[in-house]
Amino acid sequence: MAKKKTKTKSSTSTTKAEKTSRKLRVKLTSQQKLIFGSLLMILGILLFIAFLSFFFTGEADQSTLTEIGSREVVAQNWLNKLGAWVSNFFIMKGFGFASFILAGLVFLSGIYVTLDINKSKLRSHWIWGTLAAIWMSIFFGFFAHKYDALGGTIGFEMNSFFQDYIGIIGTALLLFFGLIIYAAIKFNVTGDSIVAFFKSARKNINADFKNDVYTTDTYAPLDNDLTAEAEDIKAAFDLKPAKQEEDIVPAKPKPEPTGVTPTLNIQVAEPPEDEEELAMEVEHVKEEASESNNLSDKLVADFGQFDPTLELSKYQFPPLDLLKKYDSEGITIDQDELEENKNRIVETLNNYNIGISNIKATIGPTVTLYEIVPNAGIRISKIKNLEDDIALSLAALGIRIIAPIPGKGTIGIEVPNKNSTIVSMRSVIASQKFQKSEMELPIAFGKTISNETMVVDLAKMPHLLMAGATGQGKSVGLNAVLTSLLYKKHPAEVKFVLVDPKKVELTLFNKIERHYLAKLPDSEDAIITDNTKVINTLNSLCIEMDNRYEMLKNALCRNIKEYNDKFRARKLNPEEGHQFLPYIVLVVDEFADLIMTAGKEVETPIARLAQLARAIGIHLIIATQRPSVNVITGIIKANFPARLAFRVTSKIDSRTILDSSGADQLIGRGDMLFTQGNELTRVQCAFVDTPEVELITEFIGGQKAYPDAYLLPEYVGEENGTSLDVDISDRDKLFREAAEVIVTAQQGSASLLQRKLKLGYNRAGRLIDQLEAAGIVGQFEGSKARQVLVTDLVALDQLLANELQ
Ligand SMILES: Nc1ncnc2c1ncn2[C@@H]1O[C@H](COP(=O)(O)OP(=O)(O)OP(=O)(O)O)[C@@H](O)[C@H]1O
Repeated sequence: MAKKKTKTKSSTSTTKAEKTSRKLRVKLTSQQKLIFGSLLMILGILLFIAFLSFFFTGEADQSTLTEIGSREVVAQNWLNKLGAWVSNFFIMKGFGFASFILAGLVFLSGIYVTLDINKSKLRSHWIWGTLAAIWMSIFFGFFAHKYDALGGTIGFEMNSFFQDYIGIIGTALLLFFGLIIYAAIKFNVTGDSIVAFFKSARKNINADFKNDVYTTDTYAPLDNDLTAEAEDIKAAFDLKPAKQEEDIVPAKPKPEPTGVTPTLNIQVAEPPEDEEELAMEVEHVKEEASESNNLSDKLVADFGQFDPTLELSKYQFPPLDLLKKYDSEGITIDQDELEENKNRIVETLNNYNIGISNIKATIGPTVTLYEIVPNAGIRISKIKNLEDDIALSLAALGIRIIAPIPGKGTIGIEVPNKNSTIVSMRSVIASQKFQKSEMELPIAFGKTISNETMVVDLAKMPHLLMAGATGQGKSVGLNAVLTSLLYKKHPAEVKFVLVDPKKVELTLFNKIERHYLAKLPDSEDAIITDNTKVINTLNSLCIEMDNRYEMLKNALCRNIKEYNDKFRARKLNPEEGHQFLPYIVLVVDEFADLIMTAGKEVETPIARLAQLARAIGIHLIIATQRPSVNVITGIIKANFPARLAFRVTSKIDSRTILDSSGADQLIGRGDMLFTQGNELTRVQCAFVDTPEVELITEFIGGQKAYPDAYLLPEYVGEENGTSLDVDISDRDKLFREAAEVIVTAQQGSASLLQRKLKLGYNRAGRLIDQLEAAGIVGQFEGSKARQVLVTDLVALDQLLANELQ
């Protein structure tokens, strides 16, 4: 590769060489150049012979060195006394084996002078040659204790110098590094060029194989034509034997065996090969492009993408072992039961003159699905009407007929198993489907009838409505949802707002308050059990939603994912109020109770959130025992396409929640129907027991946490809003904190207060007015931030202390 490069450079610098030679011509005549040049060449050869001889005769000549002046003394060196002395000088006292490089350089100089070739290139050969000699002598110095002639005195001394300071390994690595520098600078070796080299080598081999097809006769005239030109090139540029030129030739003309003159073939073929090998050309282009890139790319290049999990970088996700394994897991097939049910189904249908051409069973954890294909000409509605009769003949609760099964062309009859198996949370969390899911908010609900783990994305739902009569598995379902998220999402990525009017269902999650929960700034507990606080929290979430929309608007993003991706790519400036936005999942248990006590005050913010919050990452999960129409109003229903129904007591309830019957025929204990707006799927909810949740929350709670729960913006209800009066006693209770924030940041803006103190816009605006009245910030200045009139916190303390006097 290096050789080729030298050649290309030579050809491109022909004009330069001509100019130089013209300059030289002034000083030396052609004869003088020949004489001087050949002298150098001979000198080079003599040095080579002397050096070579030294390795055979050097030892014997050691004694003669002291008497070198005496004519009688005969040295063994092939160049006698002078040879012995010179070789001893260069090899023993100099560079050792690497002295051959010097001989080569002297010889090369002779050629350059004789042929009048570019002097600057010769200079570069000398510099690189000398460096190579030094490197080699240090390298050979390693073996000095055995063959001291290999490294010479220079190699030995430098080696022991390095070894004294950095040891053998250090010296070896230093040498290796030297080799890399040498290769990188001298031969322009880069990672890409190494790859390109191997590629082109492979190509050449392939080409050679193909060229075997061409007979040598075909190229005989070509070779002849070339000989003269190859000789010229060789003479003018370097020492490459003509044979090498010829070696390249047969490989190249292959694509155009006719039509183009052979000479052209070589010249056309050569440059692309060089270009391919010099892959750094491409790299230059890349570098130029990166220079023109913007600040965010530079930041990403320097620091990598923003990592929201960095603050709790040591956070460990709960291990699977915290979840219980159940003995009754795994589906057992009871052949008798299957056969019995099949016979009864066939019999019952036969009683009503419904013939079956085919029947197939799929055994699920709690229910077995019998798929039947009725004989031609049978009305589907006829089978559907026999639901109760089949239930009667099978003597089983919870029979559901799906006629037809969407997309299958069969009729399904779901019959509960006599012995249902528990679907453990462990099995669904451990499933590949969940573990490998790339969803934003993955939830592993349980297992479908075909025993597949059901994993859905809450972010896509985008809200979930859960209903079910008491004791049918709602709380377990909520725990399964929360557990799924805890197993998959880092505390920086998701926050929960938990509303639990029953006060006991979600208390366990208190332990993860500072990791995963969000709360109002002034509230003690993160889990909301008080109905009046729920109103504040929901309104606060509405403020958070508005704030987030404002941030998304400023960032020109359409949803939280785009926004966070942009923030990760450092395209959004935190100084301008941008921050990584975690998803917020609002879980409301016993929604009916809430509606009964707070009515419209709760319904309005819930409806607002349900309508608008999907894009900014706030998702609602609402659970209720009574899915009556006054609880789940039309506006709420319309915004909750994803519904989950546990067993309910009446068909009407089932219709309220699912818009169809079916939930009343479930068998309870986590048996549920799920819909995302289209067909219903029967799922056995994963079972996660209270002790398991306790272990998980303890595990998470025991780890390093954020200083506080995620603070939601403060919502001040109408009745307790702060007055605009600037009287000291009427000041907002966050006045002092706000003043400190403003003075520390030296930036008088309401949005700063909004961000730092998690306030709504109105309250932050009022605080700014009060700060202006207190003389802490200056007047409103349009789009510019207000001037801060207090220089530091000490001055602020003084100012506020003076006010009180
Ligand atoms: N997925 C399930 N697998 C097995 N058993 C379950 C499952 N879900 C619930 N159960 C059983 O049903 C019982 C009641 O469940 P859960 O407490 O979730 O009911 P609920 O609907 O929340 O009742 P309530 O509304 O009164 O709080 C559980 O103690 C458990 O024994």
